[in-house]
Amino acid sequence: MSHSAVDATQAHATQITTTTAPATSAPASLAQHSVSAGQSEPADPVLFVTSELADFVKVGGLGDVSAALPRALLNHYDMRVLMPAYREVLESIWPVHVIGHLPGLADIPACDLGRIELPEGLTVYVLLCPELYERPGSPYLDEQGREWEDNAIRFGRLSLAAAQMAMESSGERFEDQGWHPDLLHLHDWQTGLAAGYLRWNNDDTPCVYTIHNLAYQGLYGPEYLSRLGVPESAFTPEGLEFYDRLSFMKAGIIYSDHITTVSETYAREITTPAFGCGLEGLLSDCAGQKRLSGIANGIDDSWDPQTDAYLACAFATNDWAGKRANTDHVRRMFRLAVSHGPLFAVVSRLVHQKGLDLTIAAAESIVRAGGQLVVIGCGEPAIENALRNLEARFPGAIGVHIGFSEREARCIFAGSDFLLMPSRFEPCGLSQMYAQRFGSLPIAHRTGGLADTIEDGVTGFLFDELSQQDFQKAIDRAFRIFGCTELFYAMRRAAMAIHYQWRLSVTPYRRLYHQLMVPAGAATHSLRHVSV
Ligand SMILES: Nc1ncnc2c1ncn2[C@@H]1O[C@H](COP(=O)(O)OP(=O)(O)O[C@H]2O[C@H](CO)[C@@H](O)[C@H](O)[C@H]2O)[C@@H](O)[C@H]1O
Repeated sequence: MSHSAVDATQAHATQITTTTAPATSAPASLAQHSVSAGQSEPADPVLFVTSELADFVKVGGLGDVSAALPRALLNHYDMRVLMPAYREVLESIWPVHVIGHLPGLADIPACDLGRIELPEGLTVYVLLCPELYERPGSPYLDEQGREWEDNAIRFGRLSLAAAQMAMESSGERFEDQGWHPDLLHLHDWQTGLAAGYLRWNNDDTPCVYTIHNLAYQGLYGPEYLSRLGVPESAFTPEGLEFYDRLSFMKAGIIYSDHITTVSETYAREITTPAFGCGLEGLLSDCAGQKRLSGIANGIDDSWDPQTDAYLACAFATNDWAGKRANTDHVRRMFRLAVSHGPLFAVVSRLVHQKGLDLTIAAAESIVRAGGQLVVIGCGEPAIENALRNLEARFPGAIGVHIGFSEREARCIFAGSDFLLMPSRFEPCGLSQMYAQRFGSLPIAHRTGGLADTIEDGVTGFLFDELSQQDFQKAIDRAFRIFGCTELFYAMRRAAMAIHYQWRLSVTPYRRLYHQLMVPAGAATHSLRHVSV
């Protein structure tokens, strides 16, 4: 490893050590594959590539999924995660063992590869590249909320690393104590180029590409072709060109074997112009070839109001006094007046997608009808400011915390009566599932995963048209139900009874992985079309 990486990272709390084993060594036989704890058969090795992991840093739902899904699959696969070593990773309590070095390509710098062992047996590989990842701000934005201007290189580095770990070149391949990935599971645009790097090197390692949000595509000017080491021949409408720009998202879709998204409804929606963000034609073709499917996210077992240590008061179904104690706690957190009216909540990234403009427009009517509103989240400055103004207009009735804390979020899910989610689109949505578990009924636009996880009038409220009028009607229904205590409690019970556990998602992912990991020679790359 380079000394500069050691010097730069030694300043942090995390202990960084080197091992003698090089990351790249001679090919090993399948028999050398690692064995997951408790299993007698070698478990197939899978590399889960992500730009967020809630154990260290999360910007939104991708971080939650990256922390939960590989762990849920650990019983069946030797799942390992690859992500950048952001400052939060190096400042965490987990030691990093440097296991090797990955070469650069064009403007993508070389970097070291570290390994971290997390609880529950999850191994995480981290890219030690201080010049790209060790900075203040978020994984995607600087402290002023602007995109890092070198994001293409930063996530080109992540994508290239995934491909380098999977591919074999000149008889050499990456191995970590016998572990080498047989399949890459890529997530969102930040990892899309990985599939391209493999195919441009004639490597057919199977790739699953999961779209968590089609609206963020990773589009860069044509000059990035050479900067990222992408062959000119790939810059066509059939390749990763998207209206004269290079698209990371399109690379993931074109070069992966199978595309999943995080709900069945969103999988259908993205084949239409209204939701396809210009890629609907390509995605329709994928659907026609059975290369596109929807596998819903789950939520992990920590979402249990009886055991969650963050809550002011643990509670179970029918223990409405316990739930009420959480409501009072949230009112105190936000300096709201004592009230017997309903408490509405927003726990969200504050971005256009989430329909905060509708919520802001509905706020006054909520207050006039005797309700209160609490909001936690951060995002677009204009939305943040509009919410601050709202709080100033309705002191004691509306409370806003700009920022995010897991503890506060959980307290709000537990304390609120209703969660507002008028999302313009919602690939899956986790917040509505968290809310339901904690007895808060979501009021949501019938779209994407919201349509799949909320039963209107039973476990929440859905409205069809994304209009102020329809949203208001749903809020009015919620007020009416709140006034009919027995009905309201019945809905709460129904919402708390559903549990979208990750194990429900494990079966379709296993089927997909299994079908893609056919033995070499049994199928060609282009024939690996599966249905899940
Ligand atoms: N400002 C903030 N900072 C940090 N965390 C915050 C935050 N605001 C909210 N969160 C947390 O992030 C998660 C939000 O997840 P969602 O799935 O609801 O939306 P998101 O749009 O981020 O995810 C995208 O990916 C997920 C995962 O596939 C899909 O469910 C979803 O539809 C898609 O838009 C929750 O755990 C929430 O508490």
